[in-house]
Amino acid sequence: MDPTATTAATPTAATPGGIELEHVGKSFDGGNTWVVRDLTWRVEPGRITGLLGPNGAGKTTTLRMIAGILPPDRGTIRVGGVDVTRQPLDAKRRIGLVPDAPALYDRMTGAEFLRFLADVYGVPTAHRTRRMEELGRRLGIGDWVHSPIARYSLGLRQRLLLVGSLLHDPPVWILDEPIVGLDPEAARALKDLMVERSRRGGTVLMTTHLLEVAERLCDVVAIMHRGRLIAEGSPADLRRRFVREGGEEPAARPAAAGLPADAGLEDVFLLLTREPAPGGTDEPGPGRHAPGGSR
Ligand SMILES: Nc1ncnc2c1ncn2[C@@H]1O[C@H](COP(=O)(O)OP(=O)(O)OP(=O)(O)O)[C@@H](O)[C@H]1O
Repeated sequence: MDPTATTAATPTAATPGGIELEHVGKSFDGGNTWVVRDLTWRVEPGRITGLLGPNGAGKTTTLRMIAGILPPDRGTIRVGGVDVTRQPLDAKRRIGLVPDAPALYDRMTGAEFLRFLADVYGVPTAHRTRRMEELGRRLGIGDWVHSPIARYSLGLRQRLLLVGSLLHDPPVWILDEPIVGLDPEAARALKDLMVERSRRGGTVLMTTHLLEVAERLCDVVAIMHRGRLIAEGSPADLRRRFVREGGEEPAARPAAAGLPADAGLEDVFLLLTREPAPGGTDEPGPGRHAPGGSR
């Protein structure tokens, strides 16, 4: 069996809240190079999933396609069983998105921005006020909510986006580098929210370059390299596959030098992404791509 293959189930039945990608491909130059290549992947509800990868691996492109911001050139994406291309509004309602480079309306106050989002998502007035207060308190926005966004610091903008992304209580929460810019207290509040939502059965999908955070926080991590998923599993699983335990070669990679016993996710990540991505062609290959399947 392929050592880096995922144990994730073949995406078939629609999973409430889950995300399914089948043979998804994206090219920005008319098909000469593929930024995301034949990606078949299932993100399960009830877990925090971390999508990791070097700069330019295709993580943000993948999240944007899932969120319906960017159309895939190939393949299908379903969110909670709803096809993102065919039923874009239905799919978007299920998603709370925290983008990496957001455009905020600087002249609005935080409260105006949040009310605007609540309108877009059709959150009832009484409900929105309670959610704004509760989430604002947890993420420490305080009285800033009444100030124009132009005066916000980077971290405060990020807190506002986090609150806005959860106003409609979406089953799927997608976060692109959400911790960047947050101070330790806000970062902790964010992590607590992620854990709570996943324990309640929500789907939480985040990208991060903070591998120590991913190792502690994520139930599952998927490593993307040059548009493909090359490994997926719990951080402990990945360590077990690649770390030399008790003098044994790691079962997963007999040909590779086993990592030392104290190696962590960062070492596994660097080992895997140092090498060329499998199937180094610019054409997306036929058939289902199991992460790491062509290694
Ligand atoms: N709109 C676009 N037009 C052309 N190329 C793009 C566009 N968006 C992304 N790319 C290219 O696609 C590749 C993947 O980019 P993407 O932003 O998905 O990577 P990433 O894994 O999120 O990287 P990072 O960790 O740096 O954020 C990069 O080579 C990038 O330059």
